[in-house]
Amino acid sequence: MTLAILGAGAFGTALAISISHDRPVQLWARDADQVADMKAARENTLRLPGCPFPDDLRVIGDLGDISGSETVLLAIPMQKLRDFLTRHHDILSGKTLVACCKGMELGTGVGPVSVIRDVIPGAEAAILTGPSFAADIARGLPTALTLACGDDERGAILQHDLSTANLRIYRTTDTIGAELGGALKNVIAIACGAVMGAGLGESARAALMTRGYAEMQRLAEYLGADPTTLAGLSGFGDLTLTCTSEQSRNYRLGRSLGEGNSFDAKTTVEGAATAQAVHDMAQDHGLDMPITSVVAALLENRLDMKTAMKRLLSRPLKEE
Ligand SMILES: NC(=O)c1ccc[n+]([C@@H]2O[C@H](COP(=O)([O-])OP(=O)(O)OC[C@H]3O[C@@H](n4cnc5c(N)ncnc54)[C@H](O)[C@@H]3O)[C@@H](O)[C@H]2O)c1
Ligand SMILES: O=P(O)(O)OC[C@H](O)CO
Repeated sequence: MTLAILGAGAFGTALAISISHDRPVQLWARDADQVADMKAARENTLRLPGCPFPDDLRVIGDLGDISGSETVLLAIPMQKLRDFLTRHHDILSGKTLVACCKGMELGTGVGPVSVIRDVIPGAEAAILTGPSFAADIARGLPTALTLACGDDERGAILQHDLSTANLRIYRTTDTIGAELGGALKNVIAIACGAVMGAGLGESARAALMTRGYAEMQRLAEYLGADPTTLAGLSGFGDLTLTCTSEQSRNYRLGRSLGEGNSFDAKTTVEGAATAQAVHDMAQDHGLDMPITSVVAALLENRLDMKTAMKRLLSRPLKEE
């Protein structure tokens, strides 16, 4: 079975490298120059330099080439997903579509699985998420992820097909819990980066991670997710990785805010739009999401750093 991965950013490329050690993979990029460059160099010099492509990784620039692939991984940013699916509806209909992005959509507040189901009801929707840096996966370092699919039989097939010697995949049918964990941990990571950038120390970060986790659980419970999903790789696991690693773009954006430095606006930082999307949704539903709201306000310059830090770290005393 050939697998197609759409989106040749860091993550799509890393998955393609890892999985193509075991089975043929087509890696699609939208940009013709990037396609030509990857074909010639046999690596993604733009997004993941220094990670050579295995022989069974085929670079493609024509989406028509994926017609024989039953399973398609979507590794493009969350806020671009709806438009992408709408434009390519016909070729993707009837396939199993696995979202590899992390975030909630601005305007609707829903995650990638919901967007897939909404735009392409004729597809089976799943999500692959969890603690993993593209560079680690591409280098063959051990990684564990969560695969969530509402149809458990299909989920078991995906779990088997996508696992490799170094990529261990656990599965669940709780797609909402998996979506929320991956999306919300990025927002908390921005807050943690800001606290560290402002020099407030590791104890403050631990407090924020813990209260951030409580905030994640609160929204997840409200939306009907299983709390054990949030306690797993896609929630607690990814929260831990992203809030503590300089490799994380979300963490680094937060750190820049805390230091008062600028940040490259072209970098993919899913937590920024997600903070706003979740803040809006929480307001609509009357939910208390204090950390998310502070991050959204900070990113929109509605709050200065000093006031933001005060709000994050001086919440009213209450029971844990
Ligand atoms: N990089 C990681 O370590 C990592 C790990 C796990 C999950 N993710 C998730 O994977 C997703 C993608 O992140 P990334 O790191 O690959 O980002 P990236 O910035 O490296 O790449 C994004 C890719 O999406 C493509 N793209 C953007 N808009 C598009 C559109 N409208 N149509 C088609 N392609 C489009 C770009 O050309 C680019 O190749 C994010 O949701 C991220 O949270 C990333
Ligand atoms: O670089 P980030 O912040 O997008 O994090 C990458 C992954 O989501 C970590 O699991």
